[in-house]
Amino acid sequence: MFLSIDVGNSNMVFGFYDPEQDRWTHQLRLPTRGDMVLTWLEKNIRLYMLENDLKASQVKAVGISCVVPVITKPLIKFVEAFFDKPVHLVHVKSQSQIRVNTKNPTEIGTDLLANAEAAFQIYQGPCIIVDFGTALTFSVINKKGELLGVNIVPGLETAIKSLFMHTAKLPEVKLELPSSAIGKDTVHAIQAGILYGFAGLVRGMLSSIRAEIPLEFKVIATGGLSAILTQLKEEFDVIDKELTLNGIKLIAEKNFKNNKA
Ligand SMILES: Nc1ncnc2c1ncn2[C@@H]1O[C@H](COP(=O)(O)OP(=O)(O)O)[C@@H](O)[C@H]1O
Ligand SMILES: CC(C)(COP(=O)(O)O)[C@@H](O)C(=O)NCCC(=O)O
Ligand SMILES: [K+]
Repeated sequence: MFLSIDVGNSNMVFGFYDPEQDRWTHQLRLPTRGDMVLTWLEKNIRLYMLENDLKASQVKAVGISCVVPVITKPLIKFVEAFFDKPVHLVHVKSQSQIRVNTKNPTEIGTDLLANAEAAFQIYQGPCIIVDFGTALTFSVINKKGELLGVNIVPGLETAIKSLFMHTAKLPEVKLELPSSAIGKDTVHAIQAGILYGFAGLVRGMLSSIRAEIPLEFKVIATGGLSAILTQLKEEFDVIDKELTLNGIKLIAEKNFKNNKA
């Protein structure tokens, strides 16, 4: 089995890939905490593996993407001790099919690198990846596999939390699509604003990107909230929630192979 670990700002996902079944058979999702205690992590992983009849010895290699720097080192240390297998941390210098063509390539989130690698290898050709995580990001890749740039917007939950935190009277609402765009009470007003508003934002961003670069882009949506905006179905060629896990695996495997040779 291959283990991909995707540490985002809201969740850490531990994806177990079985090469015989050619799929991610198990995914453990834990909340991301900057003050994470390693004994807590170990307890959760042990329990999950026990419940799912997974053994540490079945994991042959590990790939990690982490966009929360305080977690990176302790996580690698833990994974190395727990699995005792090769570990690759995705970084901008990892060998991959993607070339980052931006001003400061080292700034780029490694989850976005992983997304780009998976999208380019699996779906091929020019693509735009829309990742609905804590942040909502758009990554633009041309047909040569150059990552031309990224847009970053607050994610849907982040926008809802931000309204709640920065106002006296607005409640924290559930992410549910109301039946009409015009809000009839405060909760409805926020839900309509976020869900109809973000659908417009995504359409607008895609159209601005296409206006700047008129390529036949495939649009790939990913991230925890990628299926929430049901109005956007037509805009996406595919919703692939495993894109980041796949990208981490593809990059890690390429780097293990080339380092052995
Ligand atoms: N399987 C899921 N079902 C419903 N909501 C989810 C799921 N996974 C994540 N979410 C929600 O989607 C948001 C973004 O999550 P995620 O894509 O994991 O973000 P990040 O990568 O930034 O940690 C979070 O608010 C999270 O609670
Ligand atoms: C843009 C992100 C915050 C997205 O993280 P996520 O929503 O997956 O938690 C992350 O990729 C990041 O910290 N990037 C660094 C800045 C950049 O990519 O340019
Ligand atoms: K992510």
